[in-house]
Amino acid sequence: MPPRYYTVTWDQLHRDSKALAWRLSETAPAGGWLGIVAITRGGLIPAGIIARELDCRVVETVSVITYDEEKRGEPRIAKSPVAAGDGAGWLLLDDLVDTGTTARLVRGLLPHAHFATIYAKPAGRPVVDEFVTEVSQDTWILFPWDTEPQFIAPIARSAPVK
Ligand SMILES: O=P(O)(O)OC[C@H]1O[C@H](OP(=O)(O)OP(=O)(O)O)[C@H](O)[C@@H]1O
Ligand SMILES: Nc1nc2[nH]cnc2c(=O)[nH]1
Ligand SMILES: [Mg+2]
Repeated sequence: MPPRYYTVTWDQLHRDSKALAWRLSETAPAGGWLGIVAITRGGLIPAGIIARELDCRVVETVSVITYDEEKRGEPRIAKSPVAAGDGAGWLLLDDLVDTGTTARLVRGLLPHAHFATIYAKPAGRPVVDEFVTEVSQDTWILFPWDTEPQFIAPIARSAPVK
């Protein structure tokens, strides 16, 4: 079976990131989040949008390599966070949680961070504290940076439907 795709546009990603920012503004500790840790690379764009909304100037990164395109490999940490301690008071952000492999690895580094993603699949859902939209496990999310507009033939020129 070919994978089912869920295509996310820049506009939708911006809206969904802002929806998450609204929630995170309500769950922030007194005095606000100490900073954001973005899980590179997918977490970088949502982290930039959310940092702007929450007026958060401190943005850290943790780099995990898990996938080569749609193929999952053994996850490894290519760069650890430097300033986030055990994560207490910090916001940990990624674009999505799928199997939860990446999330579990990073949780091990920052056990007290508040972990949020924009999208979640059922297997990874329990590993994060919050997310905006759930998609089914057999769906592959296509982000705007994964795609580009291209020519599609008019319906009249495609094969007749029987
Ligand atoms: O829950 P999991 O099964 O671990 O999958 C989720 C992770 O997979 C993607 O990252 P990817 O490893 O493709 O790297 P990238 O963010 O650098 O594109 C996505 O950005 C998440 O970080
Ligand atoms: N772009 C993208 N990367 C992923 N990594 C793990 N699952 C996904 C997914 O659904 N979409
Ligand atoms: Mg990622």
